[in-house]
Amino acid sequence: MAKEIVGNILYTEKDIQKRAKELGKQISRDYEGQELIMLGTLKGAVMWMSELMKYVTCDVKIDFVSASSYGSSTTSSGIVKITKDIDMNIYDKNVLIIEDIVDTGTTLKYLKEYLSDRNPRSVRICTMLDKPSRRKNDLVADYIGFEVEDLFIIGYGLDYDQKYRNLPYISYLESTGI
Ligand SMILES: O=P(O)(O)OC[C@H]1O[C@H](OP(=O)(O)OP(=O)(O)O)[C@H](O)[C@@H]1O
Ligand code: HPA
Ligand SMILES: [Mg+2]
Repeated sequence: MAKEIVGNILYTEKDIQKRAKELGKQISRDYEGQELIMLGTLKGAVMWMSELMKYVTCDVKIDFVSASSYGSSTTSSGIVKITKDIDMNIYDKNVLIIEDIVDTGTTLKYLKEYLSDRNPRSVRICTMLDKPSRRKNDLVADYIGFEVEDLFIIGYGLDYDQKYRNLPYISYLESTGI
């Protein structure tokens, strides 16, 4: 029988809120006087998006896109499926993709190119977590909450097989051994 154990807490809710506030202020300064579309990626980014947007003071609209490549595995299938498209017209708009984690970079590289085809004014990325050790391309996020080691992260929106998204902290999957 497969065993899943929740590891130690890497970042508490307080740590995450503090970082969201810092990045929210930085984003507000960078887009001052401009319109911004904050585009959350479902489902993983829901908690981070809700936390971050409270601290962004410029003229913000929000939308969501759903991109999936992990299914019920801890490794990426390498194939990104857009299962819910963006509703807004992003032509000549500033788009900030709000992501929970950049791991191999496959999802974000695909999404950035997908959105760029619609000629937005700018496309940048704000990710709660960055796992650079697993990167398979040259994707670099513009705003990063925390850098994490090569662990399978769960909590604060991140799932393993759709579970653990509701944990109010960031942890990791200790074991998937048989
Ligand atoms: O950098 P990558 O290796 O592409 O991995 C990152 C992506 O994978 C996860 O999404 P997932 O496909 O699991 O969908 P979910 O957000 O619904 O969990 C995560 O939320 C990121 O969007
Ligand atoms: O470490 C991770 N945890 C959960 N989902 C993920 N999607 C990419 N990397 C991860
Ligand atoms: Mg996932």
